[in-house]
Amino acid sequence: MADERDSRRDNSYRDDKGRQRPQSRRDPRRQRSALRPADRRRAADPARRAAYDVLRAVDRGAYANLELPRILRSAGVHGRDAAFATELAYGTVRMRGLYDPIIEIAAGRPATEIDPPVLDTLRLGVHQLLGMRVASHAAASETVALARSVNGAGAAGFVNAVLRRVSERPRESWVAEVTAGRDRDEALAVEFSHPAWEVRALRTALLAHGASTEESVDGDLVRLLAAHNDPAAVALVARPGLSDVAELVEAGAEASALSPVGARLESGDPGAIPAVRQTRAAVQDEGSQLLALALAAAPVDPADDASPAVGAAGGDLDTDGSEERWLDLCAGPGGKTALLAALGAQQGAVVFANEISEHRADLIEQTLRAATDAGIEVMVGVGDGRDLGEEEPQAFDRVLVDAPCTGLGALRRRPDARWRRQLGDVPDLTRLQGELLASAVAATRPGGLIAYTTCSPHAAETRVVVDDAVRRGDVELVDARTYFRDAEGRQVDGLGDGPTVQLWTHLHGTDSMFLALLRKTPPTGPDAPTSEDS
Ligand SMILES: C[S@@+](CC[C@H](N)C(=O)[O-])C[C@H]1O[C@@H](n2cnc3c(N)ncnc32)[C@H](O)[C@@H]1O
Repeated sequence: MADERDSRRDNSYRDDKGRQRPQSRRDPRRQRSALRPADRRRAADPARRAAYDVLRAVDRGAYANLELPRILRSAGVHGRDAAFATELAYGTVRMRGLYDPIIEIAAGRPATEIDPPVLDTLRLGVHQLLGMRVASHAAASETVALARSVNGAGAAGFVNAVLRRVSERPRESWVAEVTAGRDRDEALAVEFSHPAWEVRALRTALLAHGASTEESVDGDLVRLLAAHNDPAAVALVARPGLSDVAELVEAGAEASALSPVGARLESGDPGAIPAVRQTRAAVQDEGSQLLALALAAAPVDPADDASPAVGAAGGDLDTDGSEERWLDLCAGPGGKTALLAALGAQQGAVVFANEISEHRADLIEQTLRAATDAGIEVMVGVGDGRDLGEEEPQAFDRVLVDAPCTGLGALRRRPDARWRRQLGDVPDLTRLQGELLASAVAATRPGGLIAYTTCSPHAAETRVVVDDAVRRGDVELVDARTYFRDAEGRQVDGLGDGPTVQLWTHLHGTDSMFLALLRKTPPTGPDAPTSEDS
């Protein structure tokens, strides 16, 4: 039967309510709405609107994990709706590196030529279609309703047309199309939604740390990238002497198999746990827990008169000389300081925390509230850690350098983290890391230990920085693997070739943290003290 619209002689047609509409409205090149009129008028659902607001804020430079709770609160979105908004917002931010090329094909124009607020709406729609278990018609109609309320009626038609095209094919078919013709790492970058330089750096890191061979690296890299897209359970630490794992289990968490002081919370708000609210426990990656435990557990050589850890400091940093002195050189916001303070209190050590940012130093004080209330004293100072070695030479028995880094090992935690760093950031960071480590070495007494750590496995930020420090002299590497003990007291598996340790998100379920343990060697040469001097 011929389409009756073809036989109309005038330049108009009637819509389904019988109203006259101009011909241009039914141009066959235009996509007809997949929606019933009732759907077209529907107001935006508050959870989707909240997710949209998060995306807009992230585009303006905000952090998704800080914006989301604020937006949910002010929109009054709770419970299952809040969980939906979280999955939608975080998943979309994470996966936009895959979604944008798909949108470009479906829209027939580059993403840069789409108005950014409309692009964000499209990304949300594509995530519902290809990344969540939302029925296609609901994903499309709800996203078009959102577009109408936030982007305007014209944009809503465009969003409807693009989403219709996206919904016509399954995810695998889109992935095959948008990765075709790209080199291996660029294809992985698109499929797993990472900047390509990060994929290349992670490939090099897997090889550099001995986690992969040339044969296994492709598969390992895929597992690592996929793990970054898999939201993590919340990891909790029970600060020793202030809380314990049993208290966290009682509150609904599951004891960690990896960290003797850790637990995992699969669902629920960690802030609702009294021990967390009171800072006796906290949210902390199990990798961070393990490396603080390792620094506390590794033996230092006994201090002798020729290598005291006291005397040089003076002022605020004086202790009575009977306790070990531990320094956290880059401490803000204090997660590791708090664990070290709790461990130090049990081992007769006093902890000093240094941080360059005043705001982050204030956060350290907040993190330490329960420790302070329990009488554990931590001295917090604000200053450039690069100066401390000169100001406090040989003043400490153990020094932690938790260096500012690209954060390439913590991409799973923060959905926007992968998009924040640039390849060009690496040289400045590695210079700073080298200077901080040199300062830490100067601040450590002979026989004392330095823990150099990053939440990045990038070879330039880890192996290269440490190799340079060893080459400069005054330190030797200790096999850090010995001190990585799981909840059963066994050495943790898969730590690499040693003597440094590299944890991996896809192997350990932690951030991909790096640790080098370095022992300060006694001075040698003509000025070195001899036994006759004492
Ligand atoms: C990786 S974060 C430390 C995280 C902390 N250890 C924790 O567990 O909560 C690195 C910190 O180093 C600080 N920082 C950056 N440059 C610094 C410098 N030159 N001296 C001291 N701290 C610095 C940053 O402000 C940031 O707080």
